[in-house]
Amino acid sequence: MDHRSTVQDAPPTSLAVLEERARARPEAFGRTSLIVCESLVRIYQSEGIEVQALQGLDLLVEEGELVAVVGASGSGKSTLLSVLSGLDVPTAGNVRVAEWDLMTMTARERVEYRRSTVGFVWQQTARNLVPYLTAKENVELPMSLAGRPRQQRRTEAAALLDVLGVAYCADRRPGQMSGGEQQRVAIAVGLANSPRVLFADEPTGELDTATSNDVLEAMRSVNRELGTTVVVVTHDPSVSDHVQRTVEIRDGRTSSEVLRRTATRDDGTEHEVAEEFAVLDRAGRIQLPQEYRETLDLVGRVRLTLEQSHVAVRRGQDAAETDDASSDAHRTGHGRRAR
Ligand SMILES: Nc1ncnc2c1ncn2[C@@H]1O[C@H](COP(=O)(O)OP(=O)(O)OP(=O)(O)O)[C@@H](O)[C@H]1O
Repeated sequence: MDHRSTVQDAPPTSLAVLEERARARPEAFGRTSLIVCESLVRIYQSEGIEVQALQGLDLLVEEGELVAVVGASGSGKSTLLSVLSGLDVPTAGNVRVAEWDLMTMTARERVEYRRSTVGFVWQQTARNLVPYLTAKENVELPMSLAGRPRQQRRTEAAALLDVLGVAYCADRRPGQMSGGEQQRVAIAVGLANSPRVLFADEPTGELDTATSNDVLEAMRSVNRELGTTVVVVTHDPSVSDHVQRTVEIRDGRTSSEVLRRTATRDDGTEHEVAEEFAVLDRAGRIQLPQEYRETLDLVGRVRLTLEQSHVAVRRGQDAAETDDASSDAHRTGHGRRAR
């Protein structure tokens, strides 16, 4: 279809044109997602110095997903989790969890959100469990705060401890349990009031590798058996072995994702495949991995060219490459310096 003639022929304000434009408008970002972070910015002021902990972060999580958020120390993981758990408000952007708009919530709504919609597991076991209560009393505590009847509390606390594989710890206090057992009981506490999302901040940070694996597998079974959406924040890259999707944050933005799926070989046997993707944000930006930049000495201005099936990024400085890039640009009709 000749686009120019359509535009010229149509009366600019006709109802038909407006209706067509409205139909063609893309759906709102993350309209059907359970968690939506759009261009999130969080700036801290510390002793007169500004720290940009989140720098325009975009993230969507669908209902029922099990997602790990990884990143180096200082990349902004804990800041993101503080925002999502309703403890902190971003400087700019949009953030929604289920029907809650976390930018505009009142203090009272914040309390209700934290009680009804989200559960937490923190790195420090002391923050998760009351030391003088048994495992089952710890799980029942948030249920009684929510005003649930005694018998129901008992039955559901026992069922949760069972799903987490720590039913045998029901009558033990935290001091009588191992670190891994305490974290699994902490997951049960986080799930006590059937939240839509369970957030875990470095839940395996104080555990050895074998125990960490048990705790991550416990999160996986919670996700599978109870259908709870789970977001685990960690600096441990091995977490991606346990989840379908790992999002990496770099410099306060989502930079790459690893997706795992089960593939079938020609002989019919199944195997796990992990694929890494760079994330293109809403403004069209991607982060080039540091090793790519270093290997090709990409600094400052670079050349972007649109090829038949991909976009190429080259050094902008060399005359030879400049010639190459211009001929590519002529071939495809595009070619520009990246800003
Ligand atoms: N309350 C605060 N005041 C000032 N700066 C802060 C504050 N909280 C975090 N920051 C800074 O924001 C940046 C991101 O911190 P954040 O704790 O979110 O990173 P992280 O990825 O969770 O790191 P870690 O893995 O070490 O916990 C860091 O530079 C940090 O120093």
